[in-house]
Amino acid sequence: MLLGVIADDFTGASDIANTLAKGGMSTVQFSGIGQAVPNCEAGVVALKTRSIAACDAVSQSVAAARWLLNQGCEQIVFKYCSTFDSTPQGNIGPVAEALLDLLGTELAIVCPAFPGAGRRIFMGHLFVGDQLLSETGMRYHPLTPMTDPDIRRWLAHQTSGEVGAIALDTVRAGTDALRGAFRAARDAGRRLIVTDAIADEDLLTIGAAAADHKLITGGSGIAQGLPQNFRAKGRLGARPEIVPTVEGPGIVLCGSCSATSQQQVATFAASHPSYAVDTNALMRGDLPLHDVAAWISDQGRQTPIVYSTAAPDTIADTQTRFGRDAVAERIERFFADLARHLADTGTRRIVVGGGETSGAVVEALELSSMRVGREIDPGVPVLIGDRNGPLGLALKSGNFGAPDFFEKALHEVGQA
Ligand SMILES: Nc1ncnc2c1ncn2[C@@H]1O[C@H](COP(=O)(O)OP(=O)(O)OP(=O)(O)O)[C@@H](O)[C@H]1O
Ligand SMILES: O=C(O)[C@@H](O)C(=O)CO
Repeated sequence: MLLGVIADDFTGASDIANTLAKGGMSTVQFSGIGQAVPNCEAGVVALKTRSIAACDAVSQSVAAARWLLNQGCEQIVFKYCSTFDSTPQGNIGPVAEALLDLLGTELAIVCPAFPGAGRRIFMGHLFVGDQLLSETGMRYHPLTPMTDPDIRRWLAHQTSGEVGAIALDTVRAGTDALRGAFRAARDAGRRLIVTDAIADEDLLTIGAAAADHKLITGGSGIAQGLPQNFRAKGRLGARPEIVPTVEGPGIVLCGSCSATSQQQVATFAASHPSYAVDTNALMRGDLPLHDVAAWISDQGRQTPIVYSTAAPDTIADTQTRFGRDAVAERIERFFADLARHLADTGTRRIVVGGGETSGAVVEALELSSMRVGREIDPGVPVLIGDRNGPLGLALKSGNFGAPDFFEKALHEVGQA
């Protein structure tokens, strides 16, 4: 293993695994600290740390970094969301600082940019499409409302040291100028450097300039330039994995309620059997899993979707009645139990919508590692795990994917 990634959620892990695989590295996604596998140049450890207390996120992330270093990794990437999901008391700063200490290095880039998904950083401010982050729906996020688009200021709330910044014109001045700017920031005692990037070319320049950085932090975009650093040194050469074909029944499970997921659910449900989970019945204990499993089995050869996706007022109503965390935990457990039951009774292709939902499903399936196949839509690859034989998955971040994503994903997973 040459490059190790610590990702703060499961869909984010498959997002950056996709970038590295596309860059030509033989890539494996691990669910937490895994067991080493052969033929792996980039190892991505998926954690479920995005919304937990900083001290817990630090200890899990440091343990993951230690494991990756033991596998031989020469560079560590800390992957968080391209919308910098965190609170002022959040854990991105503390985890980044703890990793700097562990790696005995002085400086790390902070760059959540992912231009392919519309996330760009200019003058330290994060944009989604043509809007500042704080003017998008992210300001209403239930756990991590992003009310300030200035990443320098947001990060400063989370760190003890002074946050540095490198503007786009320095990035555009080229690799040598950027290296000089990193040195100057380091000499000024700044450890975390918010670095502008608005296009893939910027991320390639940053990747080249950071070839010898032991720690890099960012979204999946920051990984675009990294495989080339290893290739240039003649370090890449793992033989392409022979990925088994995945054949058999499929299912779509969606626990994401984002606007993008709502549209994707509606598109898929227009031509497939669909089952809307009655979350109030689930909370009351009136929705036995075997009823849902029996309904799925009644659909015969058609591929159904089971979803809890709902509009904000419906969600708010259920949360008021039963409590936000209790509802989230119960729905995640429902999808996790259903996925395990289906995988043990013949289902071979599972497409999941939502990061938390994906984490719960993958953990329930006990897939300690998954090979990364080709890209379905930006940021979402095919994953192949093993449970009773090859199992094909796609884990979709709430905001990712085209309206026909679910149909496309079932097809691509089957073509693995
Ligand atoms: N109808 C519902 N009412 C209340 N909570 C729900 C409902 N449906 C799903 N949830 C919960 O909302 C959360 C959705 O989070 P998840 O991470 O899966 O999706 P997302 O936030 O859209 O995706 P991402 O994190 O990738 O952006 C889960 O904890 C899920 O259990
Ligand atoms: O960076 C992103 O936007 C995604 O990989 C993600 O982490 C969403 O949960």
